[in-house]
Amino acid sequence: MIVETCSNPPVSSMTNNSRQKKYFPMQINKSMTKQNNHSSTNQNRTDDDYGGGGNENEYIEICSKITNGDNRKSRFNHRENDSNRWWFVNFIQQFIVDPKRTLTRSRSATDATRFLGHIQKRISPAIRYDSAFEESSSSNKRRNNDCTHDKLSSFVRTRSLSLPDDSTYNVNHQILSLQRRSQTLARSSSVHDLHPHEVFRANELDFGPVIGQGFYGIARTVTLRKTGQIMVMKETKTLDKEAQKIFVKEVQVLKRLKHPNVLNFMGLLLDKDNQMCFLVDYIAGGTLKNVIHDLSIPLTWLKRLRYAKDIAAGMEYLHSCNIIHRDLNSSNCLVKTSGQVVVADFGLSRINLDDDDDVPTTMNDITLTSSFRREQRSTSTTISSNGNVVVVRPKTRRQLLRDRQRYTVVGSPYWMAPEMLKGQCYDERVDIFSFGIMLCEIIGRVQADPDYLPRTQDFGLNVHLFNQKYCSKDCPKQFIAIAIACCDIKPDSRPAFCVSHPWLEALALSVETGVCLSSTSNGENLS
Ligand SMILES: Nc1ncnc2c1ncn2[C@@H]1O[C@H](COP(=O)(O)OP(=O)(O)OP(=O)(O)O)[C@@H](O)[C@H]1O
Repeated sequence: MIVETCSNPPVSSMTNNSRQKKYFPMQINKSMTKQNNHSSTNQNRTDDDYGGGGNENEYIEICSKITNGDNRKSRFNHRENDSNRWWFVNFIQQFIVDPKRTLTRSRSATDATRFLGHIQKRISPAIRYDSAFEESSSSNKRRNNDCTHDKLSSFVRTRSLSLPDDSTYNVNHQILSLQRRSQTLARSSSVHDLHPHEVFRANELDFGPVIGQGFYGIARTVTLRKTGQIMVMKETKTLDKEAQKIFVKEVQVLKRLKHPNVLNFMGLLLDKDNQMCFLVDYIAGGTLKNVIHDLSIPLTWLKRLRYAKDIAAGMEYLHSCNIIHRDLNSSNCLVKTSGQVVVADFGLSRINLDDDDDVPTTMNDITLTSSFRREQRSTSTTISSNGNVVVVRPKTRRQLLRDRQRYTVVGSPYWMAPEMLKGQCYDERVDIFSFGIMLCEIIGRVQADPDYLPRTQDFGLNVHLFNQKYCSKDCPKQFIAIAIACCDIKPDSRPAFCVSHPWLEALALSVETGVCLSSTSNGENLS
């Protein structure tokens, strides 16, 4: 049984409160909680605005349950053979209770309490369904899975979306199209020279209403009097050190970035208490999560493919700048009224600027470095024995050394990559997994919550159930295949954004024009 085999955390010498403080430093900050409650009543915010919800008492109660070994044991002992709670238990035990690991973001802790809520209240129907299915047809499933996996991996390896079945032509075309892509990207990046970020003064701005709250900050609209431009001002809720650190990190990352699919940083504002606020573009369409789950909004496949393509483009750019987002999810992507999606919320991202041979110091450097890397990637297309095109992404010496380090476990658990959930070393490919979960949300208009989106025991996607329950017949097969490939448990098998972005672009074009892409698009390799 999972509980018995996991080592017990050294919690006995700690009081409940000190334990909670140690593992959830922000969550039980009284002043912050008060502030939350206060603003919650005043501003009609939902639990979701806090990234998970739950009041303080409920939270403390759940925390003490998590950290109380006896309680935990008695709660789980009578269900020793029930494997349905495997990953909740595993997650909570390893990451919430293990002092060697840290969750630097309380939101993760809050989400974890929701995980625990699942255990306490009910066994996930999706997972129950999964295990029933496994019991009744395990051999069938294995056969199906193997079969699907083979077909999918062949799709992952093949970028020949629109070509006749001629490998030489395929390869040339692929190389050409990759080069074209690389040039387009380099061009599109270079047009965005680093504009001077302003430090705004309060008397230049008209302050509008609060439009939302995250765990650490408040977002409100402001209008620049001079031009009438509407922006969003993000301010910290408290003077808490951790909140400030997250804010500084977000500014550090944002100010380096300039891409049509990444939230645009406008500048800084120091308020009268010298508390830092920063200004970003106002994105009027709201979060992608709201759009996906508001079933009154019709979403064509073309629209959904464009959402996916936009996120992939933003993430490709981010990874080319050596930034791991680490909290990519549908709440952190915003939809413009034009339908374009931008990736936002970089408070938890990780910038790797430690390679002194190619440290980008200005936007132009970033542009050069990233286009250089794209060139590198584009020229490293090789052919596998079966004639498929394999895109190999070479890494610099420093990148290789730096990659797959044991970074902190941060983010939102539903979107978190298995390697991060398991506390293993990880790299930028954790973002690809999160993207995969988002693609599932987009395809099935399903919540990432494992109560709805079926998952497997090893934290992956339950491909069979996902297909069965959430993929309608009219969904382009390649769209599903890309989602599944991104959710692969093995990071090596996930397509990099520089690969999935052109795939999605081609698919969107195909759906828009009605021109069939290739034999793959006819489903020959997939069904
Ligand atoms: N640039 C923006 N344009 C329009 N709305 C925004 C913008 N930035 C934030 N919002 C709205 O404000 C809400 C709160 O944003 P904020 O970035 O503070 O927190 P979050 O991303 O929801 O949560 P967390 O920071 O905990 O991940 C968002 O959910 C979104 O609805």
